[in-house]
Amino acid sequence: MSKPATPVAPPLKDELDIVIPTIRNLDFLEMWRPFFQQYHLIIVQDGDPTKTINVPEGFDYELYNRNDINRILGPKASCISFKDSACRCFGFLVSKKKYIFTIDDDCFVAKDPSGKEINALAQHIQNLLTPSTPFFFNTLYDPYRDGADFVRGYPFSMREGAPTAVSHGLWLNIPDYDAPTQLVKPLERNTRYVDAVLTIPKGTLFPMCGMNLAFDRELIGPAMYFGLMGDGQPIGRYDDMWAGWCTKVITDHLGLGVKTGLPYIWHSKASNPFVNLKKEYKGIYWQEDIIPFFQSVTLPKESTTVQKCYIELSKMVKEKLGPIDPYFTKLADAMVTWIDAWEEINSPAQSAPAADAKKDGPSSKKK
Ligand SMILES: O=c1ccn([C@@H]2O[C@H](COP(=O)(O)OP(=O)(O)O[C@H]3O[C@@H](CO)[C@H](O)[C@H]3O)[C@@H](O)[C@H]2O)c(=O)[nH]1
Ligand SMILES: [Mn+2]
Repeated sequence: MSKPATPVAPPLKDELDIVIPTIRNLDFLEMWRPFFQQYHLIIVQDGDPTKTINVPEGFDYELYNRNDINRILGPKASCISFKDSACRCFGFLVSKKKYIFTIDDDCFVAKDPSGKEINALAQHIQNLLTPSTPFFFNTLYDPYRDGADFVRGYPFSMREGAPTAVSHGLWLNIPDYDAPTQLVKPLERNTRYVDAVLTIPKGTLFPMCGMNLAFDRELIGPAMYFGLMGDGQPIGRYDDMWAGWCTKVITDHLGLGVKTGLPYIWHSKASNPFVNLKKEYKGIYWQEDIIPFFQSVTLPKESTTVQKCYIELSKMVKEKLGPIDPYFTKLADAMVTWIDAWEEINSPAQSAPAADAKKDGPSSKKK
């Protein structure tokens, strides 16, 4: 069985959008300019829509604030979080590209051990364009990488691998720790550069962080709903986790792969652990029930699309997690609203109201 050669990843500049949630000016883009300038940016401005967000010159972008979200989605805007980075999923909704890369505005270009600047976007593209190995673990890590291969005993019938849906990157400097860990280890910095990309095995969940993440929007986009957080919600900093758990059970069901590891970014800002604790604390004990729920999920074989899987999942969330707290009933409903919004914005015969609203486009853009 011939193994696909490791392609030199093409830039995909017309097939990928970069989605940035922000409450700040986007000066961080200056450091990314060599890697990002040829790509279209979708900036989701959170918080006060009257605030002006400065985007450095020379970038091609569209910027949406809360007024735009409300105008475009109408009542369905209720599923998009406000005053939380979860708002980024609006960018996933309105993009028209096959691939998405999302990054936080306090994430900068990191250097590998040789001192070379890491083109995180190119590595994500490489991860997404090469297969995953969710069904049988390759002990020499990514077999599709130059200088590596499948090891002895790896079934040849499985060496084609599976399509890769998600590429989960990591962080040097400030690691993505929860608040209790941040409080106990305030000075800990991640200095360990591990030169590896791993497929997360089928049947295994993982804590997906949204700050350095890429995915194939056509393969898994509708599952990338960053759950209801922020203003008016009892929980925060679990938006990306929720999306990751929903995504993983669906990629497992559909035979798709999720990778984690390279690329690294340099995470520069430690958010306030006390503020984070207030956001996270319910999640810290709720997740002791949430994880067994996701581990028990079996999706019907008739669920052959991400949308169908997601709707089935929302029913299970309402039934199994609803008794824990009314929040999960609200979240299950928001999951359905998200899919309705996805269909409205992305279906070929876009409904009139959405088409009109979209026609007005974002608050600001630069071509
Ligand atoms: O209300 C808000 C707050 C922030 N943003 C934007 O979202 C990202 C992340 O903001 P920040 O870096 O301040 O948050 P972190 O504590 O580092 O957490 C992020 O990292 C992950 C969890 O560890 C997850 O991605 C985030 O929770 C920035 O771009 C802010 O500008 C916002 O849109 N709304
Ligand atoms: Mn941050």
